Amino acid sequence: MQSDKRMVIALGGNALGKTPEEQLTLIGAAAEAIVDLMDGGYNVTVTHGNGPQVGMIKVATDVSADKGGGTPLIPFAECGAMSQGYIGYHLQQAIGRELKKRGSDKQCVSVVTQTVVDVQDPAFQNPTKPVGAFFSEERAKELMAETGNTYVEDAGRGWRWVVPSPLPSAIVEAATVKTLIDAGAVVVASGGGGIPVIEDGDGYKGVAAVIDKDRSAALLASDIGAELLVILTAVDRVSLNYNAPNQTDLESMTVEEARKHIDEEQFAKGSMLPKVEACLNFVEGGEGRKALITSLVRAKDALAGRTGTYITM
Ligand SMILES: Nc1ncnc2c1ncn2[C@@H]1O[C@H](COP(=O)(O)OP(=O)(O)O)[C@@H](O)[C@H]1O
Ligand SMILES: NC(=O)OP(=O)(O)O
Repeated sequence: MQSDKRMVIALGGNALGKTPEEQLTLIGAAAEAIVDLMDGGYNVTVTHGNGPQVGMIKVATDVSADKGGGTPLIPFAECGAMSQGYIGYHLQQAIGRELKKRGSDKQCVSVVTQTVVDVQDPAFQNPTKPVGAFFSEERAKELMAETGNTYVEDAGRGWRWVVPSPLPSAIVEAATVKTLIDAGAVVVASGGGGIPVIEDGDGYKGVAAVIDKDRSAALLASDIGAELLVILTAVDRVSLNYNAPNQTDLESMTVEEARKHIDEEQFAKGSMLPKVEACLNFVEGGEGRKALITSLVRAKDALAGRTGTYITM
């Protein structure tokens, strides 16, 4: 399985579930798909979302602090760090087990990763990233009044708290991640898009935000010299006229075609658009790069060209 070809896989929310038990089970299946992709001759680096998890951790610690449970108020960035540890721990167990099952002596390791954002990013004034659980409109409005947080309706699935989602500009631990990959490890990095930090003197300071994991995955893929960025989500292919009677699923699109589809508003803002934009950033950033958007369950088939949407120059 040792290889110089590199792939970054970004795992979507359906690979993680909502509770620790569900997460452990679903990550078991995700680990199989991830290690299957290594059979394609790739050295794999994994990143993942954290919206439900970081919201869960923040709300749980806030409630405990409010109710005198002895918990101090935990800042949002620290909750992001906890979510990386929690999800990384499950991925290490599941991928480690899968590697062993297939006779590989590779190790899976998670790196607590910080991602630099710009303190002037307008996203800080306009929260858009849904985190935590789904609520009814009535309960969301009560929570808005109680907490001062913003809640919005999330794609017909219920109401959710939204936090700022600034653009990632650099991954602080990128060189260390690369060293670990060079040493043969399967690295989990930049989880939840990375803990958002701003430059502060000669170091960094955490800020309350959640970075889009697909955008950070594109940056990570560039930093480690990957040829392929794979975004695993709930659909096998990107579509035109999604969910309409004339839906067309795309086998591939060039950067130019993707831009045309973006101008025609074919990709929903909070879901497919950032994925396609992340792919464009990656593919345009270097020669010979490709990106693939597909589902976790069809990942192996997509790598073999039987499904998925490939984005190329
Ligand atoms: N044009 C489109 N083609 C395919 N899926 C789309 C499109 N526009 C919106 N979507 C939706 O985007 C979802 C993926 O975004 P999201 O749920 O945010 O991803 P994840 O949580 O897996 O990172 C798909 O499952 C689909 O419901
Ligand atoms: N950080 C992030 O993009 O998380 P989700 O994929 O869970 O929204």
